[in-house]
Amino acid sequence: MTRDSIAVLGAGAWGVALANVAAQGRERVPLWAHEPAHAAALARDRENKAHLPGLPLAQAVAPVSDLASIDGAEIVLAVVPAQAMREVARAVRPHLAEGAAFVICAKGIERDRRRFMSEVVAEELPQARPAVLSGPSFAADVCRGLPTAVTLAAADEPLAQRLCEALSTRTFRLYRSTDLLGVELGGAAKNVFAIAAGMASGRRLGASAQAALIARSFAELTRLGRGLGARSETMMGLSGLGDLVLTCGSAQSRNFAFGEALGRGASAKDASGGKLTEGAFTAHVLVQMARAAGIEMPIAEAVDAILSARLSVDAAIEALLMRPLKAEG
Ligand SMILES: NC(=O)C1=CN([C@@H]2O[C@H](COP(=O)(O)OP(=O)(O)OC[C@H]3O[C@@H](n4cnc5c(N)ncnc54)[C@H](OP(=O)(O)O)[C@@H]3O)[C@@H](O)[C@H]2O)C=CC1
Ligand SMILES: O=C(CO)COP(=O)(O)O
Repeated sequence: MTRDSIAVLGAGAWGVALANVAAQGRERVPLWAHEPAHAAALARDRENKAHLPGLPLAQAVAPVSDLASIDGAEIVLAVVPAQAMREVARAVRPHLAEGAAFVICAKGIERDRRRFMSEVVAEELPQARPAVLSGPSFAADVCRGLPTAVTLAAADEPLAQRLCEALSTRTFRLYRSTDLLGVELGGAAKNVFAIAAGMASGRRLGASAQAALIARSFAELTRLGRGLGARSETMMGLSGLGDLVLTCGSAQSRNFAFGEALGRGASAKDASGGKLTEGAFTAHVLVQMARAAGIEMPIAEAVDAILSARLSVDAAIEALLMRPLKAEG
């Protein structure tokens, strides 16, 4: 049986990890980098020294910088930062085959136009069949072949099944879903909550506070999910609770580490250490979406207020603790 051809857009940590997954059982997987110099360095070094040092590219991965290299791919994995998704999708339009699967692997919400990634793709790539891959998965773990399970959602269930079959390996296990919105919402929101969890850690609030923060973040996620029409099973699954627990509980997460640095007193400008922290871009738009839907998200609101310098970390903690007592839910 011939396997679906796969191309990967975005050659950062997650793009490399997914290209390595796709390379299993395939002869060639184009990995597109937007900077020709970056593609050349990847081809020379056979690793991404900046984002995933020490973890080599699989032999079948072919770094490229021209989008024509993805012509004819049956499955395209879009692994660029969320705020770059529209620009990349627009550039890809002349190269994407009619009916090709376009799998969104970024975790974020478009800040300027307040759009989910699937909406961006629907607007820019009408010929694509959109899907979302999301769940608890650090790129380095996947590259090392450690066991990982994520969710793959497409509105069309047979497509979701086909994509799960095309991408699953012995150690990278995909579960299918048709709840596209629920899956992308979990991936985008957990980054914001991970910043809050990191701040609590940086302020040394203790393990009990960490657990409370995760549970209350999950309550916010499920409230918003319900309000926007996502399924509760999705919120309970890998892309919801699973990724929330991973990202809020590990300094390996860039979002958590960013929050931790803020909690220790670093400025928002310095805290990321130059790394991509999607939650910092998503916090404000997430809060705007929640407000528009009449849904309370005090933890996400606190992160947004801190990032926009309207509140200090200590004042935010105080405000969260002093909220009126209420029934759990
Ligand atoms: N790392 C992980 O473990 C996981 C990441 N994700 C998600 O995947 C997405 C990508 O993250 P990740 O790969 O880790 O991030 P990295 O910072 O490792 O890489 C981002 C890549 O995108 C490139 N890039 C930046 N701007 C553009 C642009 N305008 N057009 C095209 N490419 C661009 C960067 O190139 P350059 O360096 O040249 O600027 C870089 O190669 C994020 O949404 C993240 O949340 C999801 C699951 C796991
Ligand atoms: O999405 C991730 C794990 O599932 C990676 O998280 P960070 O972007 O916070 O590193």
